[in-house]
Amino acid sequence: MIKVSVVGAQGRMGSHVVDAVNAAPDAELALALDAGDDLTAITPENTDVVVEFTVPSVTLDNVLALIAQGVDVVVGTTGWTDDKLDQVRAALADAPREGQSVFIAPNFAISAVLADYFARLAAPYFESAEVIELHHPDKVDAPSGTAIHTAQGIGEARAKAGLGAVPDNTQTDGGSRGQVVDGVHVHAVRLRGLNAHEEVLFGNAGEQLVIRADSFDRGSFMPGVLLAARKVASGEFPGLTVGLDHFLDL
Ligand SMILES: NC(=O)C1=CN([C@@H]2O[C@H](COP(=O)(O)OP(=O)(O)OC[C@H]3O[C@@H](n4cnc5c(N)ncnc54)[C@H](O)[C@@H]3O)[C@@H](O)[C@H]2O)C=CC1
Ligand SMILES: O=C(O)C1=N[C@H](C(=O)O)C[C@H](O)C1
Repeated sequence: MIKVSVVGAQGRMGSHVVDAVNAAPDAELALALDAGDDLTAITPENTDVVVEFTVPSVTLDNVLALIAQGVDVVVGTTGWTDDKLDQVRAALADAPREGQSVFIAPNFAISAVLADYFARLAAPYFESAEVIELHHPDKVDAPSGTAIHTAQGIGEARAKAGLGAVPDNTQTDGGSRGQVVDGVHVHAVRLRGLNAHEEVLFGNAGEQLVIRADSFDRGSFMPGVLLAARKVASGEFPGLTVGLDHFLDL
């Protein structure tokens, strides 16, 4: 049995993770902690893997504390930058236990992971590319971590293919053209009734490709969370791994 502790356990995602762990045949819930609880209660004796779904402003500190306590961590919280990822790598290099793992996923839903993957494949073949993400209005960050990751992948694939800047003759912009991530415009919609959705638009003269992923329910993230917990607990992924695609045979 994999002993799983959940940090952010009272949140929208954390509470689903608690239910998913309780329902999994090969996992058992160790501790369920939220804001104000003492993270040092989590130890290698009571926990194999911590699943962390909190808020972007606290996740780095939580992950660094958990690494220092000798446990592996699966992180779904957004807000990760290259600098923060480097801090995690440095902490893992000094970790108390040999082969410790941290796994961070911008998105655990298979539809979103594949959309991100397909966007990277399509990117070299189109002159224009834009990302639109659409979410529930309780989300605190914009654009979504997934949209940033998708835009970064498109930007990298375009650069590798020798493509220049996307065509755009906008002369005035009050913000309507979105946030530019690695040369790709990213737009965020917040609408009651939505959960988590992403659309990637690619254009050439006379043609368009649209890649869209819709997560209608938070249950859609749970198979990915459990897969990540199992992979991390296997001990086969020491160090920092970013993205569920690393655990899929793509
Ligand atoms: N990777 C993925 O597939 C997904 C990622 N997310 C991300 O997960 C994060 C959480 O999303 P939601 O659950 O919707 O947010 P939420 O606001 O419902 O839950 C966050 C929880 O963290 C708790 N918290 C805040 N500070 C804490 C601390 N210092 N220690 C422990 N707990 C603390 C809050 O009290 C709350 O219960 C967001 O960054 C969101 O973008 C959300 C859905 C899927
Ligand atoms: O806050 C959410 O809900 C989600 N957050 C993640 C993100 O920012 O990409 C993943 C998913 O889109 C749901």
